[in-house]
Amino acid sequence: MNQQRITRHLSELARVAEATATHLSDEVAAVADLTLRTLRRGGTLYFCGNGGSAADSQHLAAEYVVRFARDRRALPALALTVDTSALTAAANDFGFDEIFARQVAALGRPGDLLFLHSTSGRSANLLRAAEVARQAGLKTVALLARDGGPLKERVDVALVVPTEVTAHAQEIHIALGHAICDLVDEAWSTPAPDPAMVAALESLRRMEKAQTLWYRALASRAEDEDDAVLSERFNGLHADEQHHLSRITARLLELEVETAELRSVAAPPLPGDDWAPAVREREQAEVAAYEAALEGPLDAETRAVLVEILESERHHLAQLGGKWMPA
Ligand SMILES: O=C(CO)[C@@H](O)[C@H](O)[C@H](O)[C@H](O)COP(=O)(O)O
Ligand SMILES: [Zn+2]
Repeated sequence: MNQQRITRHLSELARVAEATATHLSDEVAAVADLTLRTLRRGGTLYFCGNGGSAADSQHLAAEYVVRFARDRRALPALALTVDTSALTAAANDFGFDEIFARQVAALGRPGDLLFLHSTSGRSANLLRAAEVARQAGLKTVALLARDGGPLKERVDVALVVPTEVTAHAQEIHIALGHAICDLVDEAWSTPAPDPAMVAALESLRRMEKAQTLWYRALASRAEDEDDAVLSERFNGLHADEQHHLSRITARLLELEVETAELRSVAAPPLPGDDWAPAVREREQAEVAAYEAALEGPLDAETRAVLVEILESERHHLAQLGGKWMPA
């Protein structure tokens, strides 16, 4: 009899776990991604919940601060369920609904991430915490169940576990918390790219951005002057430089590096009608910049990208024309 109840509990948990894997894996991966991006940018993870979910909050924060399955650097995470002085003062002075919201207001910074665990999605203190987090510029993720409750609508991402049973919701929440930790750990065990390489790539991006603006301005000037041949030539160069910029940007994104804003890069001054020496000079500078970058520390894939771009830049220099990029 007893065994039957136990088996039924576990079988039902397995069924909920299967359904969660089927329906929520993509969202969970997206949350792991968001968690990783938050940490890489220097953000902090916060966790909150009531009862069993308070325990989940502490449990998961500890995985980040200490470790999950592998050694890696200490990561900033805090459960908002642990400071009895803050919790009792907030409850006593402002009301129980404020116990997490007050701490979010005190500690949360834009770019931080708040996890809210709730089996009902109806706990007033979590609804308030989500509201204050949003006002303070934090991202919010809720781990929920049933219909998700009103909390579902008040967070950036809601992971709604398909079960009506509180215990199973909590059991799956902790499993999802572990799965997210595991993905973060794995990403963290691949070494961060060399900062010197990242700086070199960012400097090449700025140079390419200036080139794209310059050639676009030259192409439109040629169009204004009804010189179709010349405008085609500058458009070809513009297309190549744009492609170079995209490839370097894509490489940085592959390396999970936040790329720098290029809005401040201005178009260099345009040459007079005798444009060829100016184009040659700038292309020469590009060739030299890529050659210098290839002398620096690069991983093999980044090197391969820069070698291809350098080849295209050498064509630009020799031909003063574009469309030399391998597809
Ligand atoms: O652990 C359990 C039930 O398994 C309880 O302590 C449970 O967490 C508490 O009733 C919470 O207050 C429920 O809050 P919520 O999940 O509805 O937000
Ligand atoms: Zn070029």
